[in-house]
Amino acid sequence: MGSMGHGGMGGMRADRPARGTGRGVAAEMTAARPKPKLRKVMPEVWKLVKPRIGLLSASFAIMIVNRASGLILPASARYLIDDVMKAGNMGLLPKIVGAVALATLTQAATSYALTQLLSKAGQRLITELRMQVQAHIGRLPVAFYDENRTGTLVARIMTDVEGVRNLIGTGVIDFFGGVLTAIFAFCYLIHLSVQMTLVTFVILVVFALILQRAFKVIRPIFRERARINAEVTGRLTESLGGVRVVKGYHAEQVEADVFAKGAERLLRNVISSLTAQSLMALASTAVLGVVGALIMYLGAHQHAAGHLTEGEYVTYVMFLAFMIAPIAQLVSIGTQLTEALAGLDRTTDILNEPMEDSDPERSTMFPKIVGHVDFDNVSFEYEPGKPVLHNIEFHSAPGTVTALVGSSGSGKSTIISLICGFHTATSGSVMIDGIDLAFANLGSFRSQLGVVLQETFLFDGTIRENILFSRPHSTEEEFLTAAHIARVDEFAERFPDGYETIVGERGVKLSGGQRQRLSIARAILADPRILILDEATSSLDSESEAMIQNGLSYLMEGRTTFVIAHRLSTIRNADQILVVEKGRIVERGTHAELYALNGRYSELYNRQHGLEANLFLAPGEGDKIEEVAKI
Ligand SMILES: Nc1ncnc2c1ncn2[C@@H]1O[C@H](COP(=O)(O)OP(=O)(O)OP(=O)(O)O)[C@@H](O)[C@H]1O
Repeated sequence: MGSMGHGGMGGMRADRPARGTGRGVAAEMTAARPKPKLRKVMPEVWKLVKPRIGLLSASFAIMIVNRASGLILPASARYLIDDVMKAGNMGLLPKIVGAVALATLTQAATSYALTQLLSKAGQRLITELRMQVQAHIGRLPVAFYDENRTGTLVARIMTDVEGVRNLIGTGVIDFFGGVLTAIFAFCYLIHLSVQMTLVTFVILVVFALILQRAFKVIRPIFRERARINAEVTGRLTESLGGVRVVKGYHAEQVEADVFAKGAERLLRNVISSLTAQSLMALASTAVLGVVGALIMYLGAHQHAAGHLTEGEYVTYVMFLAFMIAPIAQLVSIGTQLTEALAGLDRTTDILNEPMEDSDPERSTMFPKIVGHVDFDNVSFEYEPGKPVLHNIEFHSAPGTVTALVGSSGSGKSTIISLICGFHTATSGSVMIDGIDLAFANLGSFRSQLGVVLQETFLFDGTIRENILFSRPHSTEEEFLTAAHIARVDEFAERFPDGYETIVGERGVKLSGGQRQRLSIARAILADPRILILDEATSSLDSESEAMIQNGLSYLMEGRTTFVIAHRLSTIRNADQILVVEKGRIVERGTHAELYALNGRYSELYNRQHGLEANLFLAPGEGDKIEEVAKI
């Protein structure tokens, strides 16, 4: 139905693939990815680490103190048992107790310092990166949005970035800390008993190899889980957002079935990983049991042979735990780090997507626009080989109204997209005041462009915020004037909170006419030089209609306006009407000229005239109304 109403301009045809930037990333982003290539990610990691090198070095030093002080307690057990308890050297006791107490306090203090330093730095990093990724995504071309689902992009900004914390935060320090403790402990174990250590070591190495294999199985399951999750969440968001359509078609059951399938896929995924995880837990317990039993056996023999004192045995067992724990931890930290690298890899891909204005060719800045718009033999294709517009030629003079009419899918929205610079002509050029839009800085152009769509895009915020959105720094007077001209004041001032009334999901629901008045106020405030209007295909009652017309007439005054027109009044008053069919302009002129031609335009016009008082609908849409009328 509506030409550009589906989810605002950015979301125009989000369901269809588009030409241009973003294609490669889109395909890759949804697929489960292989391990990130270290060579590619490392420079990115370095970029994150470099500004924090001081902090990381300090944390590293603190971590060494922390781990070393953790070893004092098990090391002193040997002296407590052998020298104090057995040999009765009570003079040593205060020293041991003092050393243990001091070491434990040091350990506590350094742990606290580490968390304070690193966790906070990690969180700060996430915030910075999130802001960076969001700002970047916001500046990517519309074609990128055509190719990527909103849910996936949200995941890129919120979830992927979260994982990166592990690279800077405690993850990496824990990793090195674990390695260090294990090496420390291993040396001490060798020092106590070479035989026992070698036996345990062989068992542990074999176990680690098995674990590594198990992780190879589990990791893809985890990756797949993230993918399923994004898909299910994406669909869920869409079906909740489109609840009116779902209910209108009584499709609740269809949606429930789609969701059930997704939820079950998720369940199967979780169950398969749970099986693997519990098998791993079983194996670890079994291995620990075997190692424990072996150590007892060997320890008793060595004690009997006079190679090992009781104290040394106890210390040995404690140190063994100190070696095994970090190894087990390493495995999980390793997974976290891999995930973090994969996340960073995806984040980097997005940050490498060229922004709309980053092309060095887009250097021409627009001065104040006068309002000449020319299509110079413009052809356009979204997908290579499938042309949508053919040799479009027209000129719109400053301050005039150009109405686009034609049947559904004929290319009206595409022409508008080209005027907005959302897409670039495949051949020919779109000129604004003689500047080719393909070489222009889009920021300088769009700051002078205004759009009023039939599906008004309202944020979850106050009426004031929604109007000021186009020019946040306007004065109160400018704001009130715009609200008055668009006749927003008439309804806004009736709410107890006036312009501070929250509209949208959390607040007051506005009628279709009120929403349109709000978006007209927004456009008036923006004071654009070029204006795009997408007229509603549904008729409003005559009172709302009149109010909107007043605001629109003011808004169109003196600006070059393009209307995807549905109101007969707009079409009759337009300076030029372009009749678009199958991507070509088949007729052009004023209403009187075109009507006299007795061609396509008059056919469309006559067909609708008797049907609806002031609506000019595409043939398909008109048919629907006729059918309804018959019922
Ligand atoms: N992002 C896209 N990717 C691929 N093809 C597209 C895309 N957007 C539109 N098209 C195709 O381009 C053609 C013109 O579409 P366009 O939206 O410009 O028509 P329209 O005249 O505005 O139609 P309507 O009045 O129904 O909104 C259609 O055949 C459509 O399928």
